[in-house]
Amino acid sequence: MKQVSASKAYEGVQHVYSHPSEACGGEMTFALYLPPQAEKSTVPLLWYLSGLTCTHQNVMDKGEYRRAASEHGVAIICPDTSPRGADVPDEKDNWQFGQGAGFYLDATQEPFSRHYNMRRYILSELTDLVAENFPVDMKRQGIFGHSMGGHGALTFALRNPDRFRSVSAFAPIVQPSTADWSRPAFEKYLGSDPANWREYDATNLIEGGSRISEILVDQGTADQFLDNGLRPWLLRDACQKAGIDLTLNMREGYDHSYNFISTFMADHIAWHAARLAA
Ligand SMILES: N[C@@H](CCC(=O)N[C@@H](CSC=O)C(=O)NCC(=O)O)C(=O)O
Repeated sequence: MKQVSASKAYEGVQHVYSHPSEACGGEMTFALYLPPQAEKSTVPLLWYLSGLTCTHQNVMDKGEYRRAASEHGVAIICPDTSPRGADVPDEKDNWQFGQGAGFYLDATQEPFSRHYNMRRYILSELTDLVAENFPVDMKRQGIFGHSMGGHGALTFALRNPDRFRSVSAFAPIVQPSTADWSRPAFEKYLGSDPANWREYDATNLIEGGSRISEILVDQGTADQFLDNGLRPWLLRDACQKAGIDLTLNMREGYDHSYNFISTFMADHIAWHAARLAA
């Protein structure tokens, strides 16, 4: 593992590291903010999964998470959204597929399966690396994310309820198997049988019996992707039927951008921190 940068912020340190990844078949980069409390003891670990077109850097630059992370004593890790490199299959003119669009799944189809294994990368490889090298308490993990990253956070939490104590999302893709911008990617990564997509679809998982106790979602009403890509009402209906306590905040006039995310970032971190307290 190589340190790319380290910079003091709110008495903690914003780190960026890179490391070779077996799951992604190349070098990967992640950001990790350690709050000042991490100098004296282990701290809870909150995963932030970013959306389409992002690297680890977008939320670092625009998410405004460090003040709240420092106040609450929570470490925040921000992985990249896909494998990277010249040898990684890509569609350069398609922002909804390939590099920057890993959809937090393990691809089964050639030529993508060699590199596009973001689920295994995050849940196993990066998890082990972070647990071994940093003062984080792996018994106190939460997860959140935006859009494609909200999809990742919801599906990871639904499939691993013993691992993630808390889950929230900003404008998540709640049913990627039927949404305009994810269905074509699922077909390319996972093949044409929709039965193989269900484990990567939050509403399908809930309908299939996966359970977590509660979810927090914030969604802007002026989000340009609301009706075709996001459709939070599908998650609301699934949670109602399943008895999952969903708090869905429809935020008047907010769009899909980091201006929306940064506005509600501190609320989400406080929400997680309350659930990750010792
Ligand atoms: N390039 C696209 C817009 C892409 C976009 O809005 N990406 C979002 C995530 S969308 C769902 O996963 C994002 O987070 N972008 C990064 C940022 O820094 O804003 C277009 O041109 O429409």
